[in-house]
Amino acid sequence: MLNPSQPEDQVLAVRDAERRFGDLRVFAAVTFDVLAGRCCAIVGANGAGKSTLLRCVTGADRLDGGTITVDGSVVDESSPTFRAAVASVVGDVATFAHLTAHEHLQLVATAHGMPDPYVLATRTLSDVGLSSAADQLPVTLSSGQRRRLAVASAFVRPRRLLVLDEPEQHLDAGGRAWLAARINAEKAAGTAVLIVSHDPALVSAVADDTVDGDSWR
Ligand SMILES: Nc1ncnc2c1ncn2[C@@H]1O[C@H](COP(=O)(O)OP(=O)(O)OP(=O)(O)O)[C@@H](O)[C@H]1O
Repeated sequence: MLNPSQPEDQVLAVRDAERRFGDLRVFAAVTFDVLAGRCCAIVGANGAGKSTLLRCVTGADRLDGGTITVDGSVVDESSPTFRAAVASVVGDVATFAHLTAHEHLQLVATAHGMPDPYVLATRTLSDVGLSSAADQLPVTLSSGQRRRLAVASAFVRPRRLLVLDEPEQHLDAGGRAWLAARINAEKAAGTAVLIVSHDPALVSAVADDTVDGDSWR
C-alpha cells in the first residue's frame, strides 16, 4: 500500500540518511528520490561515502539515522519483496568457480523464478557481448569480461531498482558506451537506476539527477 504522500512513480526514497563509523561521520542529512525510469548518479571524491550509502540502500549496511525506502517499504534484506525489487552490482559479485558464465546466469535466473532461464542467460550474454565466453569459467575471463558478467547478473532477474557501484570499472571505451546504452535501456523499461561513478562521460550520458557526495560532511 502506497503512502498517500508518496508519488506513484517513486521507487527509492532516501530521507535524512546518516552513517557513522566511530567518530567518523561518513554522511548526514542525505535526502533524495529516484523515480521509475530515471537515473540518479552519486558523484564525489574517494572516501566521500558513496559506496557506504549504496550498501545501506541494498541492505548490506544500516543507517544510524534517517530512512531509506523502496516502493514505500523500509530496506529489509530478509524480505522477499525487497530482494525481488533491488538488483545490485556492488563490490565483487560472487560466482561459483566451477560454473561457466552461462551456468552462472542460469542459476541466478532460476533462483529468482524467471521463466526460461536457459534462453534468458543466452540472450543476456549476447546483450553484454559475452556470447563467445559463455562456456568459460570465471577464472578464465578478463577483468572487463568479469565486469560484464557481474552487470549481466542484474539483468537476468526481476528489478524495480538497479544499483550499480562504479560499473565502468575495467571496461574499455566500447564497454563504457555499451554500459551507457544498457542503462538507458533500463530506464526506458521503467527501472529506477542508482549509480556511483567516477566517469563524467557515463554520468552525463545516463543521469537525470546527480547527488554530490562531497557536500555530505
Ligand atoms: N566498515 C567500515 N568501518 C570503518 N570505516 C569505514 C567502513 N566502511 C567505510 N568506512 C570509511 O567510510 C568512508 C567512506 O567510504 P566509502 O567506501 O563509502 O567511500 P566512497 O565514496 O565509496 O569512496 P571511493 O570513491 O574511493 O570508492 C571512508 O573514510 C572509509 O574508510
